[in-house]
Amino acid sequence: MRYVTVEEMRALEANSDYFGVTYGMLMENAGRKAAESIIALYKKCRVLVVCGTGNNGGDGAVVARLLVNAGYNVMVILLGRVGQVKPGPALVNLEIARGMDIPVIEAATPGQIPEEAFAECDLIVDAILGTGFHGIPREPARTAIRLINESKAHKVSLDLPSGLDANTGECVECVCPDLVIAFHAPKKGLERYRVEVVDIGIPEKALTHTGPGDLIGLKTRSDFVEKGGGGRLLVIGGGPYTGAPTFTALAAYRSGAEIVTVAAPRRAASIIASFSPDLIVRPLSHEDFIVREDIPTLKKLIERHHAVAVGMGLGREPETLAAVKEILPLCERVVIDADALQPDMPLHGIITPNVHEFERLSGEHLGPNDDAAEKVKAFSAKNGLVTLWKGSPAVVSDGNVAKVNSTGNAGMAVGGAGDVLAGIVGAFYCRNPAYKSACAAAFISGAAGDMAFEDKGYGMMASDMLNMIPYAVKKYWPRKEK
Ligand SMILES: NC(=O)C1=CN([C@@H]2O[C@H](COP(=O)(O)OP(=O)(O)OC[C@H]3O[C@@H](n4cnc5c(N)ncnc54)[C@H](O)[C@@H]3O)[C@@H](O)[C@H]2O)[C@H](O)CC1
Ligand SMILES: [K+]
Repeated sequence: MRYVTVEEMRALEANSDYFGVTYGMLMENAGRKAAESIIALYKKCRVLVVCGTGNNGGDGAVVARLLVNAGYNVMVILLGRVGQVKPGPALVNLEIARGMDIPVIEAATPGQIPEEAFAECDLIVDAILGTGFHGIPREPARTAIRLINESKAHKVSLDLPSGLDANTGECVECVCPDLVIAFHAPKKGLERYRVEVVDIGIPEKALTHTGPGDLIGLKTRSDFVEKGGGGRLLVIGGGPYTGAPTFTALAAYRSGAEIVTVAAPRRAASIIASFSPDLIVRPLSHEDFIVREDIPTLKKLIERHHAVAVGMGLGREPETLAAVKEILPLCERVVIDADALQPDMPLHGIITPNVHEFERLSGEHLGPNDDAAEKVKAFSAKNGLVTLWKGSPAVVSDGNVAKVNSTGNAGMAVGGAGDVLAGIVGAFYCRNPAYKSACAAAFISGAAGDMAFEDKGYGMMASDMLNMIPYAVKKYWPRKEK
């Protein structure tokens, strides 16, 4: 049984909401599908719906309303006060149920739970805890779970049996249902139950496109305050060009990296250092481009950083490319961009090719009628890496799945935008998995580009994108669940 993780579910729901099928619609769909299953299985009878104070409880309130509409005799026990219910769809649906004169008994403590209700019903709907549960059931949920299990009534659990931890699939004390009605996909640990999976209307686009859900679970600097601090990114670039590595480095800072070091040839290094006091710049040995003598220095720098972004503004001196070829295998987490994207390079980690660079690497010209997602997925699978293909729209793939980026605009076809993107990828990759970093970076980069375009139209520059990154992060990073 292919289960969906809690984080995947939250991402799908957030992207669904972003694409217009809102949390409230998902809850209505979930409740409706569950009620339809119950009506198909159980003739009209006395139903007790036990609701928690989260969205699982919200689902229960929808089921209660729809069963009353179908002529069932329904009573609701809310394990808490209405004032404790999660604001949003759950609270709305509980208020609707109360407004329809459905008896809703508030039980904030075990003693307030009407035990007789569990003996005087034919069917119990378990809507106490869903994917928001973790650990050991606290009171009054714990007593309610026991009363449900001791009851002779049939039991149907919504999404998962309350008390089952969907992160681990384990349960210490959980409801033993006759049926679990799982929403969208099974959760971990449901193998041992009778499960009916119902579709709750999550749009295909929530799976195939990036959205705010791709930011859920992304680790940031605040997650590492006491663990050696946030991400440390090394940018290896510069030579003929100095703007490119600067954009990458500043974008990484704007995306939450803690330390960003730029290793560049001497002349470029002094110019880059003059752009911003924020940058830690490490001049290398040669005046104009990176050479093999730099490898020992680069090796030491690589060891001192979580991730490396290499290629921006590098130039294509044969000796430079030979040096890059030698250092790439030394990088555990690497974002390979621009001039470093050569067919004979030991590519791995994340690559960020534009359309021409992808053609150079894959021999594939992706035209408007090509299925870019499939081509990029095939290339990523063949080479065992994550590709962030900078087409319009961009496509991200790890070889198994692919996502089309949902943000960005034509104004971003401006010098430096790709370097900004590489910096965002590098900052996220310091502390997150490659595919997640690339999807999140594509989304944030395009969102920052959209804000810059909104502000300056085709007069936007890559530096305008830089300034918008923190605003894009603030706008879309769902710090708290809905
Ligand atoms: N998100 C959506 O749009 C939809 C979600 N669906 C349903 O919602 C749940 C997930 O909802 P969530 O609010 O995240 O959490 P829960 O309702 O599962 O539980 C949160 C609730 O439980 C309390 N809690 C957490 N741990 C414990 C514990 N150890 N003991 C006691 N109580 C605990 C916590 O305080 C909260 O009050 C998902 O499963 C679906 O059923 C919709 O189906 C679709 C839309
Ligand atoms: K449940």
